[in-house]
Amino acid sequence: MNEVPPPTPAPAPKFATLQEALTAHGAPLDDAIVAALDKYAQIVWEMNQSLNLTRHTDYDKFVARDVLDSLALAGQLKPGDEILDLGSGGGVPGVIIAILRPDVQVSLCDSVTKKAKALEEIVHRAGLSIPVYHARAEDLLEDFRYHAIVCRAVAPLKKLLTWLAPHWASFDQLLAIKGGKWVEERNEARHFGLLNDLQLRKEVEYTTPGNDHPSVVLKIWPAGRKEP
Ligand SMILES: C[S@@+](CC[C@H](N)C(=O)[O-])C[C@H]1O[C@@H](n2cnc3c(N)ncnc32)[C@H](O)[C@@H]1O
Repeated sequence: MNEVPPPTPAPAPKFATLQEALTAHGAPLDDAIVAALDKYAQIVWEMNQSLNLTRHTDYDKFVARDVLDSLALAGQLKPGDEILDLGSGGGVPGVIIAILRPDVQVSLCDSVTKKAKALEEIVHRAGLSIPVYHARAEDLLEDFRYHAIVCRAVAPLKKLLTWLAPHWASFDQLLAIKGGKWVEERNEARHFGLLNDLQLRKEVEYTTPGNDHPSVVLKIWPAGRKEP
């Protein structure tokens, strides 16, 4: 009878601590912030065993995929800003921004019940005070006003701008994290006239490990208004 080979052990994680991973990625942070981010990551990883919230399972990927994007967005916010994370999923970028920038008031929303419930649990277990709405962002904008809508990996610009078009009175700017295809997305939105009355500027460009193309933070605001 053939012998069954023993299972290959999982490779050891690249970094033993979150601070080590942050430092290796050029983004060391204060110990209190690192502790809060670590708590969030542990909660998401634990909940991920039964829910599909993230595909990362170690500090290296958490920093490379989620923290670097959230830091890029967080750098665009002013003290006191009230922001809505459109389509938070497992809490990126909203929960991470709330930890990085306690001077900013973050709200989260997700249109899918399972995701909104998971977000409520994450926020509760992480000891954070962040409103979570089980709703489409467009519907929330009927009742609430924000300085900025932030979002990552929710929809192409054409879709986002179509959803948000009737609601510009309810927010000052859209700050969207986009990957290498952002120029195509912008051109498509332009082609459909969705940028006719808006200004769009690439505010930040940065590279993340494992991605051939840089990521960007796009800032979009109404053309007739003072730049936020
Ligand atoms: C691919 S996930 C991305 C989650 C997270 N932003 C991230 O980057 O990891 C997109 C999420 O947006 C939610 N979503 C899509 N359209 C939405 C809308 N109009 N309002 C609120 N949530 C929405 C989906 O339910 C899903 O959880």
